[in-house]
Amino acid sequence: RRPRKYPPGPKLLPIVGNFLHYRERLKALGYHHLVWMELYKKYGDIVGMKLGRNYVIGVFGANTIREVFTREDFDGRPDGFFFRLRTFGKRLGIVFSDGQFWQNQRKFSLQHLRSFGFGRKEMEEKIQEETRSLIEIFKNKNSEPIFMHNAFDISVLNGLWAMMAGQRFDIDDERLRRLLQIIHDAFRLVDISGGMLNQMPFLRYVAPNASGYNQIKEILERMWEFLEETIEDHRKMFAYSQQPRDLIDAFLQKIDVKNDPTFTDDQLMSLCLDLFMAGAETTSNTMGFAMLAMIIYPDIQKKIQNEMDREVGRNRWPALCDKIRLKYTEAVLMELQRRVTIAPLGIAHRALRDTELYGYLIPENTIILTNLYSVHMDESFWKDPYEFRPERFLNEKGDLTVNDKHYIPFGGGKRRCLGESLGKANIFLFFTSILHNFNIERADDSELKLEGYDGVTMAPKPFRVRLIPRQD
Ligand code: HEM
Repeated sequence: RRPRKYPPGPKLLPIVGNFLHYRERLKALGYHHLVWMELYKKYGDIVGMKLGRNYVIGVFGANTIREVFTREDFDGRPDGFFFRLRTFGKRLGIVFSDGQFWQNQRKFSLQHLRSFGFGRKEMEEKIQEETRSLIEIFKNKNSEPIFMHNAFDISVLNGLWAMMAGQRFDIDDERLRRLLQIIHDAFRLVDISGGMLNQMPFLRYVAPNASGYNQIKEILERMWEFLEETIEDHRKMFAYSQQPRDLIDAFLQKIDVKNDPTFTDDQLMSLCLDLFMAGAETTSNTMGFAMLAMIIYPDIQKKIQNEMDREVGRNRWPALCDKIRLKYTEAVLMELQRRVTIAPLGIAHRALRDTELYGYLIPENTIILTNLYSVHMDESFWKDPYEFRPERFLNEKGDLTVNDKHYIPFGGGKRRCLGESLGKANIFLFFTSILHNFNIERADDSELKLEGYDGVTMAPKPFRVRLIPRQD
């Protein structure tokens, strides 16, 4: 039975709740966010479901989602078997922790990432070095077709890893490439509500393969092994009297001082894992889609290059300070992030206590899925949301206009994306550097659509392009 005043939704069955209905619709529609969109059309802005033993509500539309983002009652993150799997059975990390622990870890991470360059000129310089080496590699391909859906994986990670681990990976590093590929796979394997494993943890015994348990475990083991080596190297190299060189050093120093028992070896691993996963996948996938958009819309590509030639010129590469003048280019990147909505269901929140949302009762521990896609595709606001039309972000004078309530690719409120400035800088610098150096042409005849694989984040399907050097 539904709890009294619980939001409306499909009929509940014993034990499984709405699980069977959900699976059946997922099979038919192919994407988690579309299953929720179907429920939104039927039941309204707040939809109440029960998946296995978890109460899960879907929240839709700009106003309702803003309400969730701005209320402390909804600042929690779900707990449970699936969410603890990556953190040694404990509640650790930064993405899926909450309360005072999360606040301290978020503050610590931001403070130290900033001191190692995050959001500052050093970060831009690091990214620029990465754009240069990637473009060098692209040039050496002599306009041969190149796979683009994952071409940015390592370069994008390098910006983050410089601040976290003071390390940079070779763009051809085979081991890391494989690791990033399994992370892509992991993001496709799970869904943000915790999926079957959180709803029915016993499945790991009865169906270890079908429930995804074995695959997730294997991916995690490879990640742990990789991070353990990195942390171990830091432990050996870093004498505590020295100045920390990166976030891992700063954390090791904090463990050593022993004035805060929440700074543990397990938490260091979990924090690295969370930042690595959140930082690599989202940005790299956005770049993949950006390249795809450029071959689907060659006229838009040309317009961006014209703007760059006019505002930056051909004698130097674009930099972040050019952003304010590259208005059309910015509008294209915003339109891309709107149209694709890389994280269509955001990251699940949790009700910290029994509370109300627009008159409905939301029981403590309910998982809340903020359907960012519903905001970005709201017809009453955008009019033609399926069209790729960058001009919607420009006013008559050609200046950028952003409506913060209707454009929320990084979420909002206290749980807003921690890596936004890094993600944006990476996307802007890689995108503009590529278009500064190359014309992007399609290499295959297959039909191209701005649609990706389903998962926690949307991921572009494999596609190839030719990068033809532009004449000076
Ligand atoms: C295009 C790039 C990116 C997009 C679209 C994106 C999007 C998001 C979204 C939608 C959320 C959830 C907000 C919520 O809970 O309501 C989030 C959270 C988060 N993101 Fe990003 N993100 C991006 C890049 C990054 C990068 C580069 C990092 C690396 C530092 C990062 C780290 C995080 C973390 C740690 C959280 C969890 C914050 C918390 O729970 O307090 N993200 N991101």
